[in-house]
Order: sequence, then structure tokens, then C-alpha cells
Amino acid sequence: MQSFVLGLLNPIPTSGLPSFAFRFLPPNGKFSSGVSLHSRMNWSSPALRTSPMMTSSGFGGPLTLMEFACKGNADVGDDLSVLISHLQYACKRIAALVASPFNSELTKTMPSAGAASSSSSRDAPKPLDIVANEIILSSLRSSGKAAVMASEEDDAPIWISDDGPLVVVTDPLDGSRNIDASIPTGTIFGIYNRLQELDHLPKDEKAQLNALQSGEKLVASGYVLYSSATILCISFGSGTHAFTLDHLTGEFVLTHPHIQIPRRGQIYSVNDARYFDWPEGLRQYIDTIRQGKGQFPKKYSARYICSLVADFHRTLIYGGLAMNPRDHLRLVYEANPLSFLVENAGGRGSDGKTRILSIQPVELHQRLPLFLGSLEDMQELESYDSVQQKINPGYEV
Ligand SMILES: O=P(O)(O)OC[C@H]1O[C@](O)(COP(=O)(O)O)[C@@H](O)[C@@H]1O
Repeated sequence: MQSFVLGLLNPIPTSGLPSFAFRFLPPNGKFSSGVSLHSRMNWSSPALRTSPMMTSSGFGGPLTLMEFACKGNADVGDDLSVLISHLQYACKRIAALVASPFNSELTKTMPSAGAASSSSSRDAPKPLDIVANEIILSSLRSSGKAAVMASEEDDAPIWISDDGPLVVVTDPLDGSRNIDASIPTGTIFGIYNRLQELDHLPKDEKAQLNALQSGEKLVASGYVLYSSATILCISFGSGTHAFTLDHLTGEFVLTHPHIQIPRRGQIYSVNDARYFDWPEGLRQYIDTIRQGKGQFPKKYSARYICSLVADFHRTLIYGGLAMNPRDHLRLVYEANPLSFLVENAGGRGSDGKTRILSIQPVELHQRLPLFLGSLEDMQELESYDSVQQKINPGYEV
């Protein structure tokens, strides 16, 4: 088992790999692998035909994430491009890990390991969370572009390098408590510029303050959904775009450019079992939309996976609302990155009263109610007086 874990953290040996496998190499490795399967595919077939924005200017295949970031589509600058290339590589490794037939031992809970944010047993980190955390940390270290990583898995932010221009906040593997049932999981990340005016402070202090920047200062955020497809969704501040991992080539390719969340959806996503702990306003709102008596005269449907990235991704694509009304999800590395993505897609992220991105974080693992979704659905929800669940009776499942 130990060698399996170490193998995941160590560099991949390159000898004897098939040509397409070289696409999995780290960005500072050898990407040029001669003729790949990717270049041999017939991209003119109707099934693979895409809009002009989805094709690269080069050989006519679909636009890859790194082409998108580097070649004028987003043109995010060298530092951010390099960091993203390392981060996406880390997420490919996590994707392989969560789908591996050998991960069952890794999914067993380690009650004695130090949970970052809570001592309750449901928050006890699992080895898979820890391995995902290590994979991301090691990718950020090797990028040379990260000053700080602040993670759900660590009590405090880690200072990586004085020279790193960027700060990364992350939940490395959300939803992992459901992984034994192969339910989708996800990585969430947000990226800020390093605050140079804090450079003179001690490392711990400047790491903390850099990680507690307001969501309005995000320069990019994203998630990777590990599901039937592995999808990396990202915003650099102008639009939200999703890329699907092509297992033939090992590349994330642009499949959902400029996602616009519908102004109205017909789906609400919440843990309904908590109905009797909800405040009156939230009960009334859900009762109303269920019956088709709200501002949108259609009966809403319920969907709830209980895996934040999966519930959010569906909401982004189909519209509606993804909610967790109790103080449970984390502002810094869950609510802020997802709010940045939904706003860049034309939607809204709020705690039920206040726009998430305008809330100043005061501690790394701060929790809050979270509502994300279509603009008109969110406005209707927020018109109800009380939607934040104040009691939190320690649910065990
Ligand atoms: O138990 P609830 O309130 O339905 O919360 C479920 C949410 O908690 C999460 O599992 C995250 O919480 P954990 O970090 O404690 O696993 C999300 O993936 C999910 O959306």
C-alpha cells in the first residue's frame, strides 16, 4: 500500500510509455511525443465537430486547456499559465487515484489524523484526502509560482516560496466520504496574487493574511469534477469555461466555452431531510417552488448528490439552485471559488443575505450557509426573510 501511495507522489517514469501517455507528463517534461493518437483522430467527423472557439489554431483538433490559457483566448500571463499547467496535472493524478481499483484501502477513515477544521468524526480526514492534498502541494512546489497553499486538510496555510507570485486556496478532494459508493468527488481551487506589501512579515503571518483575501480579489478559480467524465471548469475573470479530460490524449479539451447558467432553472438541490431544522422562510420557499406556485409557474424537481462539486456542476449546466443552508461549507476554499465561477457564468452566490465574494474572511476554515445558482432563482430565494439554518444538531450521515 505504501509503495502505491509513493508511486502516486513520485514522478512518472517515462521509458516505455505509449506516445499518448506523454501527454500526462508534467508541464516541464516532454510533451512533444511524435505522432499522438490525438493528432490521428478524425476531428472533422460530425461527432467531434465544434465551434471555432473550441478548436486550436494549430492542427485543428479541439482547444486544450493550456492552449486556451496561453494563446490569446484567455491570455492569463506566464505565471498563472505555468501554475495552471501544474495544477491540471495534479488533478489528472487525483482522477486516476479516485478511479483506481487499488484505492479501497485509502478510503478507510483515519480517526487519529489531525482534522483541520473540526474534531467531529464525520470530518475526520481520509487517506485519499491526504494523498490528494500532497499531490496538489507537490505540484505547486514544482511550479515555482506559488507563495502559499491554504487547504482544507491543513490547520494553517503553508508558505511555499518567497518568489511565488500566486496564492492557492483549495479543497483537494471534496465529497470523499461518499467515495466507497463511487459517488462523484471534486477538487476546488482559488488563485490570488501574493500581497507584496506583506512580504516583510513572518512567514506564518503573511501566509495567513494572503490566504484570507476577499473573494473579490480572486484572479482565477475552478473545480475538477471526477465523475463519468473528468471535467475541469475554470474562470480567469471573464467567462466560465469547462474542459473535459480526453483519456486518449491525456488533455483537458474545451467542451463548454462561455457557460451561461440559465436565468431560471427548475431544479433545487438541498438535503431535504433537514426540513424540520430549517427556518420558516426556507420551508416556505421550498414548499412554494415544489408546488409551482413561485415566480416561475412550474413545479421544481429535487436533485441532491451530497457532493458539492457535482451538485454545483449540474446547477451550472441546468440552472436552479444548489444550497446548503446550515453553517457547514467553507468560505475560503469552497464558497468563494464556486461563487466566482457562478458569477462569471451570470449567476449568483450568496449566504442567503449577502453576496459571498463581498464577505471578508476572518479565519481559514470559516463556515457559512451557501446558496449558488441562477440569478432569478437566487433573487426569489433571497426575498424570503429567513433562509439560513441557525441550528445545526450534529448530523451523523
Ligand atoms: O451534510 P450536508 O449538510 O448535506 O452537507 C453535504 C456537503 O458536505 C460536503 O460533503 C462537504 O463536507 P465535508 O468536507 O465534511 O465532507 C459537500 O460535498 C456536501 O455538499
